[in-house]
Amino acid sequence: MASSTFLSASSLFATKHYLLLIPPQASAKGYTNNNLRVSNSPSFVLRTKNSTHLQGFVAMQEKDASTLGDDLKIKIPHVLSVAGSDSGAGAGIQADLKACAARRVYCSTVITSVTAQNTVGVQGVSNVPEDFVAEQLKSVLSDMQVDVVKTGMLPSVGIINILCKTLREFPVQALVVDPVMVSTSGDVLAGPSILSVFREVLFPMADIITPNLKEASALLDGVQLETVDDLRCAARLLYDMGPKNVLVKGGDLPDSSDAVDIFFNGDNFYELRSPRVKTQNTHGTGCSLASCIAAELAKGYPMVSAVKVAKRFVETALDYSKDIFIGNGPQGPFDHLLRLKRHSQDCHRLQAFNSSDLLLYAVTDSEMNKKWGRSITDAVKAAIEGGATIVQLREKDAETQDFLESAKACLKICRSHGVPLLINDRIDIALACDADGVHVGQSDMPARVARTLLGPEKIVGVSCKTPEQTRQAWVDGADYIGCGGVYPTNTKENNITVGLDGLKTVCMASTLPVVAIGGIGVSNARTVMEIGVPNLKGVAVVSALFDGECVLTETRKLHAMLSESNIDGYTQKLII
Ligand SMILES: Cc1ncc(COP(=O)(O)OP(=O)(O)O)c(N)n1
Ligand SMILES: Cc1nc(C(=O)O)sc1CCOP(=O)(O)O
Ligand SMILES: [Mg+2]
Repeated sequence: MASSTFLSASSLFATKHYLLLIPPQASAKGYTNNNLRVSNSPSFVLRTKNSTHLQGFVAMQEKDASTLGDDLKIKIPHVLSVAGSDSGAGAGIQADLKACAARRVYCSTVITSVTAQNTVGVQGVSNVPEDFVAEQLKSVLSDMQVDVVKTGMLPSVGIINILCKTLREFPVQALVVDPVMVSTSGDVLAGPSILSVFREVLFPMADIITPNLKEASALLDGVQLETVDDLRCAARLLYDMGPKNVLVKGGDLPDSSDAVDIFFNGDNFYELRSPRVKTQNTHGTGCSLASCIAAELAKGYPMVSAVKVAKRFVETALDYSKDIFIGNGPQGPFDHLLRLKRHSQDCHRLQAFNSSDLLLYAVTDSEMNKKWGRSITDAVKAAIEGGATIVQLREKDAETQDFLESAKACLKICRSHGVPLLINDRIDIALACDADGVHVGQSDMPARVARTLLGPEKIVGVSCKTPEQTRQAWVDGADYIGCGGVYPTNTKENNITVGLDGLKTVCMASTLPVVAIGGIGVSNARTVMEIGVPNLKGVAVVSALFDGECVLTETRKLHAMLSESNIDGYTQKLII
């Protein structure tokens, strides 16, 4: 093991940079949190509670990872993509990596050719020397446990022969062959010289081949393919060349409003039909489909299921991406991870979370709004106009659908004022409306699970009443802590009051910013904020803002009080 240092568990915890979650199987084998060895070796097999806190180091017991039992290692499904690079990243190796990542499968790569390519077309091609393709193949296959090999652009007979020879030496579970010949822009990526080696050498080793109409036609000496029946005939003829399964993609069939693919496994034909997605962003669909099939096979799914899931995945991604704009050419890339649109300016919070956002934290209450005859959106609008710096929707009795609709409407209001909107308890609602984050309590969804589900950029707040809970919140990746009840409250039943002393204790123990909650209003907010601890950043308030006739007036009063008092020098955030 490379340079290693012994640290006791307590010093590890004290740094707050390294923490191991020892899994039950490991504990049973005697691995504990004591006497951990920290090294810069990358071969880490134990799961961490929050890997972002490892900061490039790995931690393990005194033994090297390789000496741990196999049952402690997590086998990751692995696809090796042997394909060309697309500089525009819509197709080729880049599409394969994205497709596998989206399907949660590891993808290694052997690059056969480097293309200068964009959404207009292919401007240049430089094939990788055959010896170097062989070297890449050997590097990956001799070391990593590859489950499935997926091929894309194989630009020369020599490269195909090297691949087949290497696969005989390092057999894998399945071989998926996308017989790439022509790019979506019509540029030739592999000439006719490779047709015979495809047919005679590669296809007999393949578990599935996935030609499109043009490729199927070229492989069948230029036969015209114009109808679904033609696809069936082509699938059978291609099957006779030796692959175990054939998927002929009919995306280019004329006069069809559906995308029809024909799958043939030697016994049965399956007609896979779905409405054609109207979009120009189809560059890389073939590569991605084949990679998804490979990914599902790597997970252990049978072939027909793999093909169906892959087709559904590509359709979903095409539909999601139909109006995105990347490049000026006729065929743009699509978004495998279904995330790019979220960054468009009108629907995404532009700033990162800032602890000064906690200064005047408005928490809604459906009962109070009902009682005063106002909608949640009116309540939120008034609170923001009055100076609320962050809003939490705490709608305990709302029906899910109503809650989601209100959350979407409130989000619009909050976004237009640059105020973050969090959802109480309901991670599903936060995900569905793309809220800025969530607030969870000790008996809600654990903060580390919320963090995993929401991703690194969302805000996660956790209720804490003790220093131990506070430390855990930090480890779990929370952004702030809500501490209370500072005073008794009628808003939350059976709530334990921790008082100003409890608040102070939590603040002192916390490395995260803290917002105080429980029974706070204009009469006591100053006392709370003056306890003199730097981590206390604001007050979270329900009834003082919402249990009255005019939310705007009440919020303004509290905002003025917080703004006027020179609280502690840390927490000033004057808005409006
Ligand atoms: C800012 C803030 N702090 C604490 C809480 C309380 O959360 P929780 O303990 O989960 O209780 P409920 O609000 O779910 O009843 C909060 N909501 N906000
Ligand atoms: C939602 C909530 N959480 C609390 C905690 O102590 O964690 S106290 C509380 C209710 C706060 O309402 P009001 O401002 O009306 O007292
Ligand atoms: Mg809760």
